[in-house]
Amino acid sequence: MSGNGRAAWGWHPLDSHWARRVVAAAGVRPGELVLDIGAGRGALTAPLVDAGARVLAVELHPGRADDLRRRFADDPVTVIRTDAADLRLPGRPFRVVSSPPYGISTALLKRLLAPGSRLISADLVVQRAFANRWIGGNAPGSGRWSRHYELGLGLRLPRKAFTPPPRVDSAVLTIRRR
Ligand SMILES: C[S@@+](CC[C@H](N)C(=O)[O-])C[C@H]1O[C@@H](n2cnc3c(N)ncnc32)[C@H](O)[C@@H]1O
Repeated sequence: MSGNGRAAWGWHPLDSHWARRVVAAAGVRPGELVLDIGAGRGALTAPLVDAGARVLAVELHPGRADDLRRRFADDPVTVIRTDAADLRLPGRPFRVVSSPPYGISTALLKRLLAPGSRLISADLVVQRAFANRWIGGNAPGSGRWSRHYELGLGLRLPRKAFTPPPRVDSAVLTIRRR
């Protein structure tokens, strides 16, 4: 990751109304461990805290990671400033609710679905075309994980759900352990 420009950092924060809808649909229960990968300034982190989750907020941008630490200093939120690609996934069951930068979506999914993953569920805001590819049976490695996980299409998000709006439509890709 290089540069500080908007494109380089994939900066399309979710509006709070839509962030709350994404979290509500994820069905997070109090006390559960939830990863918010590419947490930005906490659009999803805040409703996750309200739902009673213990949140691991992963953010590469130094200023945003500092903002997260300040904003959630009194909440059960651990901020990790790292590249999502270097993140060691928890060794205990966890959920993911995240609006990651589109550029890392494939790598992230492959890691979450890899053998040995303790993932229970994921709700990922991704490009709609990307979600359709993964649920359409053409997903990379589906032979390996499809026995354990079911992928589906959740909320459709209009472009105006983000500020600034991205150039493509988005949707929530849902992953549920069978
Ligand atoms: C699409 S924004 C979403 C921000 C926030 N989740 C929201 O919904 O408002 C993606 C976030 O991922 C961060 N990011 C970009 N590349 C990353 C990486 N490789 N690892 C972790 N975070 C990254 C960006 O700095 C940005 O804050």
